[in-house]
Amino acid sequence: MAAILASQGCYCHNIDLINQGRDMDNLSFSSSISSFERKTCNPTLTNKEFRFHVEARQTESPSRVGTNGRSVKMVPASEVVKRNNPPNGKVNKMVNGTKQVINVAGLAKKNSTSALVKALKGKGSNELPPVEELKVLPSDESFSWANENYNSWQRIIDVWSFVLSLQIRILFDNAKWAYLGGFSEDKQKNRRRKTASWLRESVLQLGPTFIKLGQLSSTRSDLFPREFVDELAKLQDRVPAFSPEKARHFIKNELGAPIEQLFKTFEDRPIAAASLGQVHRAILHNGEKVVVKVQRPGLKRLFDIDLRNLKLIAEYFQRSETFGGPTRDWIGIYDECATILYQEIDYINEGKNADRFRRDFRNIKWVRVPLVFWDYTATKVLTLEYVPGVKINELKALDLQGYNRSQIASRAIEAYLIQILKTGFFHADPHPGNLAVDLDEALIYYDFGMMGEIKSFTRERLLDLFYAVYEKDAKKVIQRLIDLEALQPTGDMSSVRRSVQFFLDNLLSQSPDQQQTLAAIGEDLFAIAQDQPFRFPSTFTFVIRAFSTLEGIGNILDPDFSFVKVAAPYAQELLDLKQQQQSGTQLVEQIRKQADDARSSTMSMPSRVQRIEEFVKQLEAGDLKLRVRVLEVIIS
Ligand SMILES: Nc1ncnc2c1ncn2[C@@H]1O[C@H](COP(=O)(O)OP(=O)(O)OP(=O)(O)O)[C@@H](O)[C@H]1O
Repeated sequence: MAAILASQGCYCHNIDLINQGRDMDNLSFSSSISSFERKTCNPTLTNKEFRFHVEARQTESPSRVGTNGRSVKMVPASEVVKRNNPPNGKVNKMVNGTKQVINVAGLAKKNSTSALVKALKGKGSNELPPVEELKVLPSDESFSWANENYNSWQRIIDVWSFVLSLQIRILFDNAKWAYLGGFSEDKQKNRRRKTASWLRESVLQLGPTFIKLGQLSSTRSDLFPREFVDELAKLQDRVPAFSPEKARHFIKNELGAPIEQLFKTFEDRPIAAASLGQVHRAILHNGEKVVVKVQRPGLKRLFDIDLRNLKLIAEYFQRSETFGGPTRDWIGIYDECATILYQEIDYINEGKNADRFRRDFRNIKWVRVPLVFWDYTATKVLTLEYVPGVKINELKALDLQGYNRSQIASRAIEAYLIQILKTGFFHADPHPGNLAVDLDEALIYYDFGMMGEIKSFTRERLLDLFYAVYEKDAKKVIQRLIDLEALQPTGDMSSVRRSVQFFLDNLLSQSPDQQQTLAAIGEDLFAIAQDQPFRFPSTFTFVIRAFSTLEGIGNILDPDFSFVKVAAPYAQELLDLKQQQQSGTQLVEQIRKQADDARSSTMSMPSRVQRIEEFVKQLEAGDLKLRVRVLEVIIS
């Protein structure tokens, strides 16, 4: 084993050494940094420079080759933050205008992957690749919410005038007398569409909190009319960006160092802007290509004001007939949304989610999750490995690369089934913007702000529900739904039972050629649920929405795509599991019960009497209707 000890007097030399790593594939590096006074080299750098202590060892096997066929190397990522840190590991940071001492050492310690990070070197170039069709994003300057000194009273007025206008519009849309020339369903649909488009514009004007809520609402066909849901889904791609000056200033405050010290290159124009933040590309001083997700400045303050108002709005909706009043749990919906929103602006949480998601898929080579650079991450700035790819719905680009679209479609569904059925930790927002395809056709996931979790006992119950659906037993299905708290057990469940039986008989019993899409089944489910005591927890609606989105993507990618085909082995595995569980004590118990029932029925009453008793039970439950011909009426 060869050991080379190299001390370099200049930072840039070390980067070169790392970049030349491609010639030394069978060497592994470990490095340490010590500071010393700079005498030569690049005058633009600070007076303090670093001495890299680079140790190279020959490894027994050649360096690792990435799952996409590109070789990977290990490089240090923490040097630049260290540059800024005093020996006690604390730095002065400006947080909300006040100077605070932040313990960066503690932050760095949180992550074991930070010291050594993988770098893809197959791309060769030290530059960021050009981004095709870099969109010029609209600026946020004309929006009052983007002003950091936005007055909270002004905000209250803006928000409440929006709510009252919405109420008036909905009242008019629903009032038959308000239609000149007479009411018709088509006219009403037209009006609703106009209100929906007004709603989208107003939400955009009201800014991040409402945009995010609008996006969340677009997953809730169980709560809102179709026209609203469709319109709100468009919010996904129309969000204004903030200026690069704001972004740079914000990063400096959050990470405690100016951009030039943190990054070798930082692109001013964001590659994406979303409701809560925007994404810039950058290169670290060690050559690593990264993306920096920067939260909108002033967002937490805006959230605090908005959520106070939204709570009042939820209480108002709860009392108002126009918004469904007591039949909807608006307060519960508010609580769920508030939790999701606050979680989404905590980028430390998002980073941890990414780490967990990556761990869950560590053995599946065709799923890729960008690494988190914890040394360059704080609550409002998240730095990730740059993993570019072709977005999963960009058909032309996929074809140009010669990718196998049908395989990509299957992988998208399969990855999701693994999350729901096996790991229990799932991406709650798999829209096409958050899924891309890498060079080796692996799926790349972005955006881990909104993740769902299915705890193991819930998964058990879901399995029971799945089995009851498989058996087409409406009673059991209802009981399982109650166990899952998706259905409130009210006194008379007969209408629910009829709906469930209808669902089981009609929707799930079709031959393969008349199979409905998942999206349609989901819609029917929500429609059935509308006047019933169902209360789908958001986890459910996210899962249903995610599957129908992915099914839609599958259909676009491959005309012969079949969800059932991809899901079949997973369903079979679940059924086997359930049957194994049943083969034990449960099965013995079940057989004994059936034998007892049979014995007591045959002994106690003849079969016709038994049949009559069944009819009476069905009548009592409201599952049968009796048609009675009144003889006198016929005779007269
Ligand atoms: N690690 C990465 N490598 C390459 N591109 C990335 C990476 N992370 C994000 N992007 C790009 O930035 C876009 C937005 O990222 P992300 O979804 O994480 O931001 P967001 O603010 O949460 O947006 P939204 O809420 O709309 O999903 C992605 O669609 C992707 O194009």
